[in-house]
Amino acid sequence: MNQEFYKYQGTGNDFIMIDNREGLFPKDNIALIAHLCHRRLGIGADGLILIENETDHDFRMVYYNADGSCDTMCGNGGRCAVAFAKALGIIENKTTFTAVGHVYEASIDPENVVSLHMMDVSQLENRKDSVFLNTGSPHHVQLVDDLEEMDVNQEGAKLRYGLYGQTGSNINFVHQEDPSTFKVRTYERGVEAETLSCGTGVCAVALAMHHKGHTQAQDITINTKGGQLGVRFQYQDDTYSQVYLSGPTVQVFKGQIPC
Ligand SMILES: N[C@@H](CCC[C@H](N)C(=O)O)C(=O)O
Repeated sequence: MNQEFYKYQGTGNDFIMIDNREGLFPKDNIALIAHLCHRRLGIGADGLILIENETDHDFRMVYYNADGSCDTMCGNGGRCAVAFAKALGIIENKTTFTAVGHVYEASIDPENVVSLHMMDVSQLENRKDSVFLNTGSPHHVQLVDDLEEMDVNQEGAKLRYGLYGQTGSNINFVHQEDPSTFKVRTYERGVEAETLSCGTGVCAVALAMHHKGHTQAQDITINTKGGQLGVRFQYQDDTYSQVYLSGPTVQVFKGQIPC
């Protein structure tokens, strides 16, 4: 039997997507997942996503980083999962689904732009020159002067291990372009390299920049290497709520894994 897969990308964060509603994918085989995501030995991706059946909601998203680790939300992956669920005929233009035990709600327009309602955030930890927060996955957010020139792989790895130890954090380096626009480069834990975009990362940047007073805007544009994302939110009683991550999704190709 061959395993059918699809490749999706959301602002350059790319994912292998598998319809696992029949439960046949060997989801405990971490070595296989890492192999499939390997850019030379496998299909190549920042992560692998399974779409599974879920009680009371349209589907369950199971997300693995490229190294096979699996315990966090992926914002761009969630947006791509919504586009994949639409392509599979599971949903039309609105959905609720689950991921890592949370319920997410999203909408998709005819051009496959997906707007995903992310979780509320009330804990933002100020650190020296940075903010640490969890938007579904853990993020370090730091403004830098030389975003274009910096070696994100080297500086990101230093902070990911040096400041946050083995558990680690994703690391976002930020440059402010105008009062409501930021440019972001992210070192992703689990990929252990810079990716072209990170959805939970850009949400973390928008909230952290508002928290630090660098912007008063609650509708923020984020430019990543892979494209543009929007993050809008409300802020009341020390809590960020109604956090929406919006941007394009693309089905790149489909194929079969011989097994
Ligand atoms: N690319 C993702 C973030 C994935 C989670 C992260 N690598 C982690 O392990 O925390 C996104 O778009 O949010």
